[in-house]
Parts: sequence; C-alpha cells; structure tokens
Amino acid sequence: MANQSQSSAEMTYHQQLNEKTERLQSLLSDFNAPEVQVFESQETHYRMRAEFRVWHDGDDLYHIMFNQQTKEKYRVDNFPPASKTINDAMTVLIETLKNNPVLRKKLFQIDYLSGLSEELVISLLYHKPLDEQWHEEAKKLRDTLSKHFKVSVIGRARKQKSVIGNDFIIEALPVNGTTYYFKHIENSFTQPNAKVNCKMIEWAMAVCQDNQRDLLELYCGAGNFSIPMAGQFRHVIGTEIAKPSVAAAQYNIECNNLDNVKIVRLSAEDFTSAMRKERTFSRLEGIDLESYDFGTVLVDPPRAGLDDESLAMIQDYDDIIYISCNPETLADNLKTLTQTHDIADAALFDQFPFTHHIEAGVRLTRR
Ligand SMILES: C[S@@+](CC[C@H](N)C(=O)[O-])C[C@H]1O[C@@H](n2cnc3c(N)ncnc32)[C@H](O)[C@@H]1O
Repeated sequence: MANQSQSSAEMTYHQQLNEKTERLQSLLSDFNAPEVQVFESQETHYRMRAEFRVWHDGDDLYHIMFNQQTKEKYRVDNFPPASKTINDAMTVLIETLKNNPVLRKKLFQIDYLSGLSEELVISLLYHKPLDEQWHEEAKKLRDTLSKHFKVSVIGRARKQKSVIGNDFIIEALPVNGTTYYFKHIENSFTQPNAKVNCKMIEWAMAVCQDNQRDLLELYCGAGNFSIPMAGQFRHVIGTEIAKPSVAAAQYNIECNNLDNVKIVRLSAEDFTSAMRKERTFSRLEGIDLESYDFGTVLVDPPRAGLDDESLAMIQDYDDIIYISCNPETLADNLKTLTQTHDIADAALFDQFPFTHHIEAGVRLTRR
C-alpha cells in the first residue's frame, strides 16, 4: 500500500514536470532552441522557507494554511515540502509556545528560514508591541530550541524587529564538490529550493567555459551565481538593487576568500546607463568599467524580465546566460536577444515542484 501511494505521488510529480517541460520547449521552439535539459527536484523536504498563520483554539495552538481554491483554513502539524529542519522545529516550537502565555498572545504568523547547513531563523509575528517580558521569554525560547537546532528567534510587530541571535543563517551549498558559504538574510530573496539551486549553479558553470575574460552579473542577489562562478573568470562584477542582499554579498565574497569579485548596489537600469557613459555613480568610484573585458553576462531578473535598455546593453556581449522565473517574459525578451544571438543551451530547473511555476535557463551565443 505504502509503495502504491508513493508511486502514484511520483507519477503525479513526473506528469506535472513533463507538462512543464513541454510548455517550456514549446515556448522556446519559436527561437530554435535545442532540447530542454531537465533538473528534477526532490519530492519532499525541498523548500528552505515556509510561512504559516497561527490558529488559537482555546488552550490549543497550531500552524494553519489556506486552501488556494476554497480559501478554507487547514491545520498543519508537519509540512513535507519544507526542509527536515523546519519540520522538526515546527513540533518543538508549537509545544513550547502553547504553554507560554506571553509568547503566544497575539501571535498571528510564524516564518521559518532554514538551509542545507541546518541553521534556522524563526520569525514570530505579532499584533502587539514587544515588551521586556516578551524579550525575556523569547530568550528562554531560543535557549530551549538551541538544544536541538542552531537557531535564532526574531520578533516582529508594527515598527518593531527584535532579534535574538542573528537575522540570517549561514548556508553551505555544495557546488561541483566545493562548499560555498552564503549569508541568507531573513526577508531577503534567496532561491527557495536549495538542492535545485545547486544544480542550477552547476549548469551555469558547465555552459560557460573557463576563460580569461570577465563576467558581468545583473540582479545578482547575495552572489548566488557570482561567487561559485568566480573561479572560472578573471574578474566578476555583480549588481543588485536590494541593500541587505548587497551587504550579504560583500560578506559572502570575504567568507569564500575571493579577491576577483565586486558587487555594486545599483539597479540594472542605472548600471546600464553607467556602461553607456550616460551617467556616473559614486557607488562605482574606484571601479574602472573600461578595464573590464566582459565576455559573458548572466541575468536573473524578477518576474517582469529585462527593461528595454538593459536588454539592448546585454546584446553587446558574446555569451548571455539568462535565468528566468517567468517563461512568458523570457520568451518576450528572447524576441530581441535572438536578433543577435542563438540559443545554445536550454534548461528547466524544477525549483517549484507541485506548482505550475517554471524556472528556466538559457545560454545564448553571439552569431
Ligand atoms: C530572481 S532574484 C535573483 C537573485 C540571485 N541571482 C539569486 O540567485 O539569488 C532577482 C533579484 O533582482 C533584484 N532586483 C529587482 N529589481 C532590480 C533592478 N531593477 N535592478 C537590479 N536588481 C533588481 C532583487 O532584489 C533580487 O535580488
């Protein structure tokens, strides 16, 4: 019986993955793309983050989620998509909170951030100000949880953020046999599916040959690609708009002992106008863009894809690696990029199993 239900779950996963692959292949077929390479996810424990609402039911207290179709709430005692660390913490946390009137009062949401490193940040969200008594109890909670996990606790309320420990985890990602360390900050963007993320970085490394030229990365976050890829290039410049991600990227550069990577806090649009010498930026002081010999550009934009100027700018480079979480905007951008470049490689990374969301990668080479 157990086997039967396991194999039908597997079929469902693979059926959906096949459907996604066909959808992506068909979108890319307009651009003469080669066969899409597919990188599967695990079927459980693949998500490094999870957020739950909290339900107060008399003396009882539990995590809840909402059915997306019916909008009805349902109780969640364990959550197989989330990492084992999160699942283990859910049980211990709820038992502790249930019996603590100070910590449970007006608690409405619990967010978990974990990593393959098994570090954990738990954020407790409240509809009340957090006072001294709350702090005392939250410290004791962290002490209790610390017997099981390397954990920090964050309290959030209107205009308040109280950190007991750190507001980040240090993630350890194995990529091509080397472990890279990343600061992942609570409430900042990080790839949700760590193991598929490693496959995605390995794919990007495999499709760009080692070379003595330089890499430009737009939308680089905390250096998820730049840092492991630095060994393949002479110099790397990454740009990113979010301040906490840029600060994390600086930490990650040091932590991984790299001396050929620079991350600059600029929007893709502003960096594009700096490259075109239309504007100068104090944040680029000390960086002589003319001294770089960018042969490859990697972009990983948000769902909206690339703006027209950045799109035109990246066409100046021989190799373009485009990572996308929205195949529709990818296809739209490819209408422009394929006027000058051909698609040499295409891939689907199943970051979001059991959903219709597709994460895609395309490498283009100049004709
Ligand atoms: C899909 S995430 C990718 C981040 C990174 N490549 C990674 O793998 O973790 C997109 C990133 O683009 C950043 N971003 C959004 N709009 C931007 C803009 N106009 N210019 C530069 N970065 C931007 C976001 O803060 C986010 O970190």
